[in-house]
Amino acid sequence: MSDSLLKISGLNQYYGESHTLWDLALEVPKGKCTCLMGRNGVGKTTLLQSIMGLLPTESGQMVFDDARIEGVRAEERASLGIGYVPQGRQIFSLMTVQENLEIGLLARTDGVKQVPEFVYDLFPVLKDMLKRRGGDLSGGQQQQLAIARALMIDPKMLILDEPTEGIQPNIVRQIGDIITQLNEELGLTVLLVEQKLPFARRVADTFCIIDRGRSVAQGEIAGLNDGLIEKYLTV
Ligand SMILES: Nc1ncnc2c1ncn2[C@@H]1O[C@H](COP(=O)(O)OP(=O)(O)OP(=O)(O)O)[C@@H](O)[C@H]1O
Repeated sequence: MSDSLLKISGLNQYYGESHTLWDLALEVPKGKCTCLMGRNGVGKTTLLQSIMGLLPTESGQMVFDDARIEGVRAEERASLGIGYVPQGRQIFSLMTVQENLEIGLLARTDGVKQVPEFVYDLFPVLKDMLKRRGGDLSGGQQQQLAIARALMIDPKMLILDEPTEGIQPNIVRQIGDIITQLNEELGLTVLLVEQKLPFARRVADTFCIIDRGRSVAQGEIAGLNDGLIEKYLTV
């Protein structure tokens, strides 16, 4: 693979004495959607949090947009153009939709204080609910709000941790369409953790499988064959 927006190599991470990520390697091709897969507890969220600088790492290289980022503080990584939608969404339930969006704007370095109009084009439902509290939204609407908030910094890459978790099947399709639209129409590079195979196949161009803290297989999504699924993904 060439022309990566994010390239990670030799990444090691510990929780105390517990060695969780082992010499991990990952390439996220520019303009593509990459799906990170693996069974529960293999280290997918740990990897995403390490990319965002939310966890200290022991060793390894992380290159984003041709610059090393492993020494960059978490607050600054967002400003470099990495938008993050954490697992469980983590929107502020007592704040209004508008306030949730405005908090996302704080990470911008160009002084823009208005929610960009394209966000409302993508998520018309949010425009209708600006004064509602985040906690009053449905799960699918909260996921849209979490994605919209991550877009406030106009990122180059969007990272999503299990965006379909706990969301009704008909809304899952809608979330998939939004991710595809961001990727294909707005040119955003996407890295997502996803356990649902049909969803991964629908939205992703490339995959990376993690097993016990190591990256064990990577390539075009069409190459995600039954052997790999059986060995690394079937529970
Ligand atoms: N804060 C923490 N302190 C200690 N160990 C942790 C911590 N967070 C996660 N772990 C452990 O690190 C390993 C990797 O966890 P992680 O959440 O990254 O896996 P995952 O692949 O994202 O799993 P899931 O699909 O369940 O979200 C697990 O064994 C987990 O128990």
